[in-house]
Amino acid sequence: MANLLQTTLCNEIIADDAVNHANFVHQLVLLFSRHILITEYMIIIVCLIVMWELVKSVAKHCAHNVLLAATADTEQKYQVGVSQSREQSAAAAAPISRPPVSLVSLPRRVRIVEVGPRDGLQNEKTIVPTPVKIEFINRLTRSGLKTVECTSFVSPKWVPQMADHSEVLKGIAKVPGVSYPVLVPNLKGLESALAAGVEEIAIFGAASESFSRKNINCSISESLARFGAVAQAAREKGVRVRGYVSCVVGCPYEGPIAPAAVARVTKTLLDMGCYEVSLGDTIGVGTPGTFRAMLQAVLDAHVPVHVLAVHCHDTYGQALANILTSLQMGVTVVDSAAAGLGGCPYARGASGNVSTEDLVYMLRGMGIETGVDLDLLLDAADYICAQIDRPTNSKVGRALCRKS
Ligand SMILES: CC(C)(COP(=O)([O-])OP(=O)([O-])OC[C@H]1O[C@@H](n2cnc3c(N)ncnc32)[C@H](O)[C@@H]1OP(=O)([O-])[O-])[C@@H](O)C(=O)NCCC(=O)NCCSC(=O)C[C@@](C)(O)CC(=O)[O-]
Repeated sequence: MANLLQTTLCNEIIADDAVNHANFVHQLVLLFSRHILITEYMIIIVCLIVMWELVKSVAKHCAHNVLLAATADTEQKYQVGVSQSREQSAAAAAPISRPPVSLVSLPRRVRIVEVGPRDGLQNEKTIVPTPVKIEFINRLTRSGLKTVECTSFVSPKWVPQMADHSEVLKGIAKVPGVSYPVLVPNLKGLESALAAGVEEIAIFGAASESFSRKNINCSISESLARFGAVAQAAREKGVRVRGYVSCVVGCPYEGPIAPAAVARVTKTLLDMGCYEVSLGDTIGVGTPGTFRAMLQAVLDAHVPVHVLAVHCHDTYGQALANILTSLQMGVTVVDSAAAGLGGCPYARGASGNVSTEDLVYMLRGMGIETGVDLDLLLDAADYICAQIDRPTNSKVGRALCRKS
């Protein structure tokens, strides 16, 4: 009996051992296979990380090459006449070795709206002869610019320099595919512009109440009602309408302007049928910080970026920086004036617009197309500077030691 009990116990122990052994082996196999799975996953993750890093470095390399080629091309072509030494120029203009990722997302092409004949000349005290204005516009057109704002149909009592608007508009050699917008403040101006054969007008509101009153002698809401009527009448005649908002970051009378006010006026101008609205830093006080905040407010108000342009006066030397900020935010249309001429008669102290030459130089250097021939543009700028006896405000014009 005792033997039987011992044998049974032994058998159970052996059976238990076998089960334990089988369990142990099973656990071992499970652990091993899980380990293999984890290893495989890790290998896959490491491979993905390596591939992602490779793609990023190839993209950066390509963008860097484009930048290098464009910069080298621009610098090589325009280095003649630069007063500093080659080493100094190269050091100053040397492209950064690793362009920030945001450069990759810049537009391939920018449309420049040349405002020199209007914004550039409206502030000139001495009346510029009409044939000179016409020749200036024709030269600008020859440089490849596709939009040349050429005059204003405003009251000659308010802006005497633009009194010859009809003669200018009729006298220019219009090139197919080029737009020649004019400023129109009211129905009287539209009537005269239509009689002179206008195909595109620009209405001009402001985000500052005080500036609106000084510039066009009415409040913002009165001006918008007036512009609504002008826009409707123009569109009925098949005339395209562009809009301006002045004082988008600062006003000469009120100081800083709320971005929300800019967004409101912009939306109203678009609602009345403007195909594009140009945001004007009339007195050139904006910085990339304030400009970005203003643009963001406009975009947040559901204004699509493709209907926006920027118009930067260069009073504080911030225009190119503000333009670059705008490009990084998706803007692809920029206003500028040959030789950086101009200012607004109703914004005392404001200097000229960013110069078209400086803008074209910067965009070329970044590999962004404009369709503008810089040599021909410099010729047009030289021409007008010589005619009005003023030195150019363009840094590029000065660096290249042109006659102006
Ligand atoms: C809007 C007005 C006319 C209101 O000026 P008002 O005095 O209030 O107008 P009114 O209707 O009482 O008329 C007064 C006189 O002007 C005449 N008149 C009236 N309208 C016209 C006209 N279109 N063409 C010709 N004559 C006109 C009208 O016939 C009348 O003549 P009168 O009976 O005394 O002999 C006036 O304030 C004006 O012309 N302002 C324009 C100012 C201007 O051109 N500023 C510069 C452009 S804006 C700018 O540069 C900013 C921008 C766009 O570049 C963007 C940025 O940088 O921010």
